[in-house]
Amino acid sequence: MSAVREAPAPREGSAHEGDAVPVLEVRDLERHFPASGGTVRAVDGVSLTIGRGEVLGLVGESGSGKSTVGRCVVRLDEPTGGSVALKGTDITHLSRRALRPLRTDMHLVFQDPSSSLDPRMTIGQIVAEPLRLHRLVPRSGLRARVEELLGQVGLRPEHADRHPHELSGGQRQRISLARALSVGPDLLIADEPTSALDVSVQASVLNLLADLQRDRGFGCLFITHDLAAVEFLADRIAVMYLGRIVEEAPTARLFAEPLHPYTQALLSAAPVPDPALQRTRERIVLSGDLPSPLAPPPGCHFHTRCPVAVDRCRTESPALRELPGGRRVACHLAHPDSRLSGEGPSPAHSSPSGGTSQR
Ligand SMILES: Nc1ncnc2c1ncn2[C@@H]1O[C@H](COP(=O)(O)OP(=O)(O)OP(=O)(O)O)[C@@H](O)[C@H]1O
Repeated sequence: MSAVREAPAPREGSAHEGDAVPVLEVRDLERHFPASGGTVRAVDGVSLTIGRGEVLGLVGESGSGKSTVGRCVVRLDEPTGGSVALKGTDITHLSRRALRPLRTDMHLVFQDPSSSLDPRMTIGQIVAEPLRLHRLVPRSGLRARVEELLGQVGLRPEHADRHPHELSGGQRQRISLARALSVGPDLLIADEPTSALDVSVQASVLNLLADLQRDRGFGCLFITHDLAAVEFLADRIAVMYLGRIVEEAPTARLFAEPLHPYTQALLSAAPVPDPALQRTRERIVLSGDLPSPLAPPPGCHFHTRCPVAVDRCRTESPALRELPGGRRVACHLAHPDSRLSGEGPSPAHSSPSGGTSQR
């Protein structure tokens, strides 16, 4: 997608500003799936924090474990290790019944709105459902509240009488957002909320999400492949590779100075709006596919595709190190303010056999 709005001003109350309890705190999260050939380590020790009113972008290749993190956070999937705390309450092992009152505090918006909207219900019923379930509005006030919510997502009152199939993809995603807003969540998990939409409507839905997030001040875990979208929306970005976070940094910092070779490759593939700048950009093309989470490479998971890997990377798993400026990186060789220094070829001159090539 193209840039759609000026970058939002830093939000008040974001984490690292001394705000009290984070809206989300995930510690050492694991989701391992038993499989015939062993164990799929879909999420393998992920820790992340989201402050009130803060947007954390979660990026990485398909299959890196992003959606599984989101599903574990809202307990649509059961973590096999670690913990999830919502506003300071550990919800990792809460029963369904004990979780119910907390369902107004967090909400998940899916990639494909069609799969989450019951085709037999009217839009009015769909938007009213959480209001009814959580008894947030008296029955007599439901219709007015639904129309108000529809207005807030750019739809008209008469949309309440239609069914999901009568709406466009963009309108259906607006309905998902209206449903999410209805409960006034402190945390929204948005899993690829625009990727199933036509490119022409992606920007408007993303703008809407950004405006709502800023007005309502909810924390947001924004899961996406779209680097332009995450740059636009997120305060901080965490990069996942094969079930682990390999780098995390404030958004501008990550784009200006990615430290992990995987982040560097990911960003080098993102289109730049300025064609002149685009021509000067070196594209780092990673060879090979993401290895299977059933048999992740030993040592650093990324070493099989890394252009600068050294022997140590093949045997020793790098810890996610804290760096100044709110950054974290899991690479033996990455240091802020200095180039990567491995034995391998530099990214600019490496060949496909060395793990990367340039275009
Ligand atoms: N229920 C499951 N059983 C077994 N393996 C699973 C299950 N759910 C996910 N996985 C595996 O876990 C890994 C991570 O999947 P996940 O969907 O979280 O990745 P992702 O980064 O969100 O990918 P995408 O961007 O394509 O949605 C994949 O290898 C996937 O095949």
